[in-house]
Amino acid sequence: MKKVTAFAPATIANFNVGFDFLGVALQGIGDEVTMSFNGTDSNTILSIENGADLPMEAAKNCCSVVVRCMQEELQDFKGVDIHIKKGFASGSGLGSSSASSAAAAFAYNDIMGEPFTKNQLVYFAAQGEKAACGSPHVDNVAPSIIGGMVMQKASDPADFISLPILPDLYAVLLYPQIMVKTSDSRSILKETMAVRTASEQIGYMGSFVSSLYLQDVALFKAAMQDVVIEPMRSMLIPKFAEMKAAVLDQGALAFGISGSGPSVFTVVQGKEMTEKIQHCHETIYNTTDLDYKVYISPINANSGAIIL
Ligand SMILES: Nc1ncnc2c1ncn2[C@@H]1O[C@H](COP(=O)(O)OP(=O)(O)OP(=O)(O)O)[C@@H](O)[C@H]1O
Ligand SMILES: N[C@@H](CCO)C(=O)O
Repeated sequence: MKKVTAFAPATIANFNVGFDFLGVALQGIGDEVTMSFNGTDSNTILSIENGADLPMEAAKNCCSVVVRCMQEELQDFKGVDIHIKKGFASGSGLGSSSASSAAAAFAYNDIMGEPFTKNQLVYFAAQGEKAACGSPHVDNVAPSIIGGMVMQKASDPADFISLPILPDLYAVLLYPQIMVKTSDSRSILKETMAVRTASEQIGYMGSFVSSLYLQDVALFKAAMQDVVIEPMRSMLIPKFAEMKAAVLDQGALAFGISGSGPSVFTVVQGKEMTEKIQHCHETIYNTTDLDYKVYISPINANSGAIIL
């Protein structure tokens, strides 16, 4: 019986400048989804390793939701048994439901003989995101499937641009072990903003994209600002302002909220900087009674979903 396992990485969505349309894949952190045909026309979640609190019902788990959407599109309902191995916590801000959704889309596409393109897989994986938090945003699933730094160019039909990346970039992530559900973190966002603020943020986004094509590190650093979302969400994250000031003082290129939080990310150039930043985060969080985890990952193009 054919069995397929796919790995899809964790991601940093928004990346300060691109709320809901920009994201970056991480390396070595992610979910594995294994599936095999079960001879029926329904899909079953058989086990979830490291995710005891996640739904086993096919209608609620984002892996089976994604598979069902793909079956409907194909009008071919070959059911699968699904095993999920979670590599990091749900509600962390690192795209947990998205890594599962992306791995499920990748695995089902493989077991069915690759009927879909990567762009189509992003669309199906986004239906898993919709099941998880009510919104089919693609800024986690697109980089998780495609790899590297991915910007959404159009939504209907979905299309993406893989952006160039500056050399030798690393992300240092601090995950304070508090639960911030994406749906809650979205519900606090105001629906409207001042034209002046919109204009400022568009300027940062334009400068950011220019910095990548020009390979201009100073411009990248100046551009990595979030004047729209950070002011509304940063109060959900203990010690946010203190960490931001400390890592920028240490020479980091950028600091911000990973996706909907509570994880935060720092971008540095050069591996030697990562230890310094990790120490900086730990020094600040050791003054609290919160548990936390630190993840370090290169940011480069070779980081999308794969069949294991
Ligand atoms: N396979 C799955 N993996 C993770 N979460 C899942 C899965 N299937 C369903 N869910 C549900 O998705 C919701 C988690 O979504 P939420 O977007 O809040 O967190 P998240 O995906 O970890 O996002 P982020 O990491 O970006 O904060 C939970 O209600 C969880 O039960
Ligand atoms: N762009 C989404 C990502 C959620 O992981 C948000 O910020 O709500």
